[in-house]
Amino acid sequence: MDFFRLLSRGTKLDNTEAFTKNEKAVNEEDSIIRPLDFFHTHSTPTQEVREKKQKKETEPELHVPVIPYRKSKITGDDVPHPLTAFQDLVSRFQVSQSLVSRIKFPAPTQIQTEAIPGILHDRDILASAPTGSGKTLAYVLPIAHILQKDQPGGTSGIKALILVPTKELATQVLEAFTILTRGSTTFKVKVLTKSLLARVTSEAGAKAGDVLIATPLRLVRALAVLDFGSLRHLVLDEADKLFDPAFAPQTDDILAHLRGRTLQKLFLSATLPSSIEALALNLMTAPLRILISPGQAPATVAQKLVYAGSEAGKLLAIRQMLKTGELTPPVLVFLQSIERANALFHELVYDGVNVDVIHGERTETQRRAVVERFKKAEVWVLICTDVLARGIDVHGVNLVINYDVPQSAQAYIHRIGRTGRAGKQGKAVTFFTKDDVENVKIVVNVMKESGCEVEEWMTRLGKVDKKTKKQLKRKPVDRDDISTQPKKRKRKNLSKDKQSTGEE
Ligand SMILES: Nc1ncnc2c1ncn2[C@@H]1O[C@H](COP(=O)(O)OP(=O)(O)OP(=O)(O)O)[C@@H](O)[C@H]1O
Repeated sequence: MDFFRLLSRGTKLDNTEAFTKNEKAVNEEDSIIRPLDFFHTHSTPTQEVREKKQKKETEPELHVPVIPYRKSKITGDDVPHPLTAFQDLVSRFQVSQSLVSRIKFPAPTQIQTEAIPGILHDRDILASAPTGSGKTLAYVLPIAHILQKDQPGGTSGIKALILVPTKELATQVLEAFTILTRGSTTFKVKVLTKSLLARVTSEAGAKAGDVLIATPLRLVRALAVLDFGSLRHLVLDEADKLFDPAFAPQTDDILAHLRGRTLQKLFLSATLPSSIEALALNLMTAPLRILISPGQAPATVAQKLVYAGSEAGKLLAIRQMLKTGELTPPVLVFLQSIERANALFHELVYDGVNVDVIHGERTETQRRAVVERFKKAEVWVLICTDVLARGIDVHGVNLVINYDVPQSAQAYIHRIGRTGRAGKQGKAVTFFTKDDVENVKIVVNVMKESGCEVEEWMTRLGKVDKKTKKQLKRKPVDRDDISTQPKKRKRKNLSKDKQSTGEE
């Protein structure tokens, strides 16, 4: 059966209809809302929907995981015993009680039980564990202990270098160190900001800290002037992203610059495709390979696919969610480009939504301010590109909306992993249209792999071949414009946009 006939079966969705006005959309609720009313909470249901709703009320609202995660696999020579409790660190590794007492969690997560002893035994580590499973503390804690132990007799200079793909993640890793070591003056942790880059390149003797956290693009510009003579630990957080075409030239330059030094290498990510795993293992010595549900989305995220028919259908769906209160903040909404993120931002601003937007064309200061406001719940709906897909840990994100289907399984896993973190429950909704025939299969496969109960039509979708996967990753789907605004208002908003995003 034709794929899209299959998808829209039993609905009155009219794909050819272009919804250009809100009024029209609202008047034609019945024809479009039914397939989009995925939480079944629409306020004015038709008789049929009402009956369905009554039936549904006794059933779970979203898909629940029905199969257990794949087993973890820890391989390597002499695998150290896992940690059973944080307190073990004191007796087993002589970690100071003051450091351990700063950990506010009752017990280590699985990645922490395996990785922390490995790092303290000075092993190279390749680790994959689900989003939100505590990978940051798994390396920050042992590095903090080693540096505290080595000080003050230790040499000056950078001892640990942590590479991350985004500025936001760099700030977050700095915060993780600060929480653990607040008040301790034994070592300094710094992010390679624009001003630090300027200082280290222009002032002789300017210090880059004992721990330097950097994005590859900025670090390559400072390689020649930084002193790596004391470097002992190299961490690649979101390792697969750092070998992505966007970062690979700089990451390669950095690795080449550090070649020949004896370093402990720690590569971590929720997704480590086999090509990256092979590349990483090649750089390591007697590594420990810690794979915990590799490449899977966490069971704590209820995943849902929603057929929106067209771009207008997506906009209508999000407006409907706002109207019915289904969009419980904080919410992250991912789009495939800066242009589309800005366009949706203007649509929602016009609707009076407490919304902001973040992407690579906003200034560093704006980006920092937006994330802060989102964390403080001053912004309820944050529209973003994949710049926020990796690593960002915002407490209690309720819902992730993939307004545009992501271009790879990895991107999907990381995006939806912004919710359902640290054991909390979350929801992820992915809108798709007739333009998404191939990439929707990728999402369905992740759903199946993650143990999500999937609908019958999804079980009949095949897999995407390697070549198509590569093409999808390289080039986003061509989509119609988001905006339904009359041209005059659109122009006015565009000029406002330039002011608010700092674009030229
Ligand atoms: N042992 C623990 N128990 C409970 N919560 C923890 C524990 N360790 C860390 N956390 C919390 O879990 C959340 C997610 O941790 P973290 O950001 O390190 O996840 P991650 O595995 O790096 O995720 P991602 O792959 O998305 O980067 C954080 O808020 C962190 O403070």
